[in-house]
Amino acid sequence: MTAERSVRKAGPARVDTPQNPVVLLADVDVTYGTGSAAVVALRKVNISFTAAEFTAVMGPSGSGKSTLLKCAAGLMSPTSGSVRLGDLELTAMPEAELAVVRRRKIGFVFQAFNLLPALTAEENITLPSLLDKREIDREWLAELIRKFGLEERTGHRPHELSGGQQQRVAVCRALLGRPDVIFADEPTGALDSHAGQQVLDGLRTAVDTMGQSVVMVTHNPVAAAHADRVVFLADGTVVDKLEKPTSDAVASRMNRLERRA
Ligand SMILES: Nc1ncnc2c1ncn2[C@@H]1O[C@H](COP(=O)(O)OP(=O)(O)OP(=O)(O)O)[C@@H](O)[C@H]1O
Repeated sequence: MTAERSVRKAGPARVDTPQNPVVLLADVDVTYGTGSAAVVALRKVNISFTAAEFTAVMGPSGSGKSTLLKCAAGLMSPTSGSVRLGDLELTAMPEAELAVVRRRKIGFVFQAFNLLPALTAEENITLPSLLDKREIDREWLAELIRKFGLEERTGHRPHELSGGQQQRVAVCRALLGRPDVIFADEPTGALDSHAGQQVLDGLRTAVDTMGQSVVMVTHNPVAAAHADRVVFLADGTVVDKLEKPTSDAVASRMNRLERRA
C-alpha cells in the first residue's frame, strides 16, 4: 500500500475542546537524550489550534517553543502523548505517511526563507505542488501573488528580491496548497520592521479572509501582537495565555517570565 493511501484515521479524540481543533496536542512530553544527559523539553502540554485563528508561541530561550512546533508539525514524535491533525493521529505514524501529511496538509515558513536560488519566485511558489503532482490552481496562484504584492517580481530569482519579498514568496508557497495549518518559525526574525510588518499583515489576512490556521513562534512582542492569542511557555510547560494581545502586554509578560528563568 502506498503511503498516500494508508494515511490512517485516528480513533476518538481523548480530549474535548469547544471547537473542532485543526491541531490538538494532548499530554505531550518530550525528553531529549537519556540518563544523566536527559533534557525535558516539554511536560504535559495540552493545547489546540483552530481554523481562522492566529496563535503566537513565546517564551524564554530554551522554554520548548521549537520543540512544540516540531511536534505539532509532525517533524518529530513526542516521547509520550498524542498529536492529532484533524482526524489523523500523527504519533507513531510511519515517516513515509507523515511526509505525505506534511506535504499535503501543512505549510511551513522559516526565518531563513528556504527558497531555491535557481528558481524564479513563481517557480518557488509552485514547486511543492508540482513535486506532489498536484494541478496548480492558477486563479488562486494569481490571487496570492496579487495579495502579497509580488506581481512585478514573479520572474525574479531570490537574490534579486529583498528579504521581505523573499519571505512573502515563502508565505505564498505555504498558502498555495491550501494547508490545514501554517507553522511559522520566527518568520520576521531576519527582516527589518517594515518588511516584517508586510509579512505579518499577509499572515493576518490569510487568517481573516481565508480561514487559515497560523501558529507562529516569535521572540518579538510587536509580531506577537498580530496574533489572536499568545501562548507562553516556560520550562516546557504552557504557563500563560493572552487573548487579543497588545505588544505592551506581551512584553510585560515576557519580562516577568525572563526574570523567572
Ligand atoms: N536535539 C536536542 N538534544 C538535546 N536537547 C535539546 C535538543 N533540542 C533542544 N534541546 C533542549 O530542549 C530544550 C528546549 O529547546 P527548544 O529548542 O525547543 O527551545 P526554544 O524555546 O525554541 O529555544 P530558543 O528560543 O532558544 O530557540 C532546551 O533546553 C534545549 O537545550
